[in-house]
Amino acid sequence: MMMMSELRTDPRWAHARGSRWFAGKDGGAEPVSIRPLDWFVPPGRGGPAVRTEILSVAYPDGRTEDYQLLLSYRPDRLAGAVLGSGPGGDRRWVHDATRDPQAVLALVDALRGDGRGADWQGRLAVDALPADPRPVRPFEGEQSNSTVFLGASALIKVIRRLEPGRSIDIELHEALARAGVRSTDELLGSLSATPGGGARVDLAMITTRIDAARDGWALATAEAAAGHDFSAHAARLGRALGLVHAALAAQLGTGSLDGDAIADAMTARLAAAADEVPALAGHERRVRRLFDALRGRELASQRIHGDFHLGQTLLGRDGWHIIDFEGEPLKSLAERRRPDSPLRDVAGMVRSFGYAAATATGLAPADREDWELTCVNAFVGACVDTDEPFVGRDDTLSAYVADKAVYEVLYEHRNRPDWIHIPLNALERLVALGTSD
Ligand SMILES: Nc1ncnc2c1ncn2[C@@H]1O[C@H](COP(=O)(O)OP(=O)(O)O)[C@@H](O)[C@H]1O
Ligand SMILES: O=P(O)(O)O[C@H]1O[C@H](CO)[C@@H](O[C@H]2O[C@H](CO)[C@@H](O)[C@H](O)[C@H]2O)[C@H](O)[C@H]1O
Repeated sequence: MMMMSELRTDPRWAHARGSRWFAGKDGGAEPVSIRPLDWFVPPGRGGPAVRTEILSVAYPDGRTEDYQLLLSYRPDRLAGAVLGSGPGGDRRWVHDATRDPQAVLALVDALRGDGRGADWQGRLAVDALPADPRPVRPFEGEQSNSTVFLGASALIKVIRRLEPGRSIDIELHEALARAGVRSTDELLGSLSATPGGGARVDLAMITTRIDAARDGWALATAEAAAGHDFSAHAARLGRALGLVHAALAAQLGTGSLDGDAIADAMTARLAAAADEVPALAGHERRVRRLFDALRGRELASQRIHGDFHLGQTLLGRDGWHIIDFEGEPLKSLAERRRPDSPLRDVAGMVRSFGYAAATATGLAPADREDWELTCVNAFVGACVDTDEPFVGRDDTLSAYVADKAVYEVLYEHRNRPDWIHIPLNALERLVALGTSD
């Protein structure tokens, strides 16, 4: 067992704390341990040896988190992937395996035909992927996990923050497949482990890659910057979300939520966020009033996407696809698995149109607002079930939009402080509008 002082100078810790997927960058996280799983690809096979090592970190307030380090060990140094020399006198170099194509290919091969090791299990039909799914290329954009493309037809998503229990992304992909929903990506395989003989934890999923996809965020921001109307796309996104909601309700059931409990939860999240982000404190009282509009109401609930924004949508040859069903990365697995109002997803995309409009700095402020409003109206009109009149009154949606903006303030504070003005401005506008019906 390595001492904390040794871990602090370990290249694997330096790699983790500098990565976008590491949530604890400013929270005073300290490394506690790094525990290896059994090899996926053992040493001595002529290529890189590959395994997962689980980094546990602790925060000053006593919270702990586990992260997956997918590592490859090689005698040579692979530029762009090498982290440093191997731990404990290991003569090989340790690498980030997601940037080591040979390691990724060896891992995928180890999973084929339901591979397993002493403490891990893979599920991937032998012929689910081409024999040589190249080129292997990591996704270079902003991400909470690590996606690596396997040629033109598939990808592997390595889950970074590990929590016991099934991955929500995998669970919801399975439910959507059962319902025959085509507007997502298809689950081809998965990898899970039982570290130390304990609870099962999901490590990775392999899905189809959406053909010729354009990222919804890239497309919308380009269209916004050019001042082009995006409302037809917004309406199609609304219909795609409506289909996903209907399928999740049919497969996983529906229920109802007490508006007082939801208002209490939103108020508690606001208070916690205001403690961490001083800029929020001035808004606290008036935002709380938006949440109070939910009191005394009963809201329909079901399993939802949980973090629906433009970056979770891809425009393929056959229309819009919705990806990444794991919910908001700042929430615990238990919170993310809890049924919620579908309005949370509607609010997520409403905020995303706000973000896209905010980036169109070449447009006059009034044109930005028009662009946003046109998208929001088209989207909201299309995603609510037309057979059943829209039960969520405007102020119910406003409460969810405000709750999402509060989440975003915290998210930006921790990850992209230069963008914190975007959700703060949105909150200001929401409180100025009040709880109009
Ligand atoms: N099935 C897919 N087909 C094509 N590209 C995809 C697919 N899934 C994800 N991507 C690309 O990878 C990016 C990150 O994937 P995502 O699942 O959102 O990761 P995270 O959970 O880390 O946020 C997406 O924004 C998209 O550009
Ligand atoms: O995609 P993730 O699951 O990692 O989601 C997190 O990161 C998102 C940013 O990458 C963040 O989304 C916020 O910024 C987007 C623009 O980059 C914007 O479209 C979204 O509306 C806004 O919420 C998301 O909140 C966070 O959970």
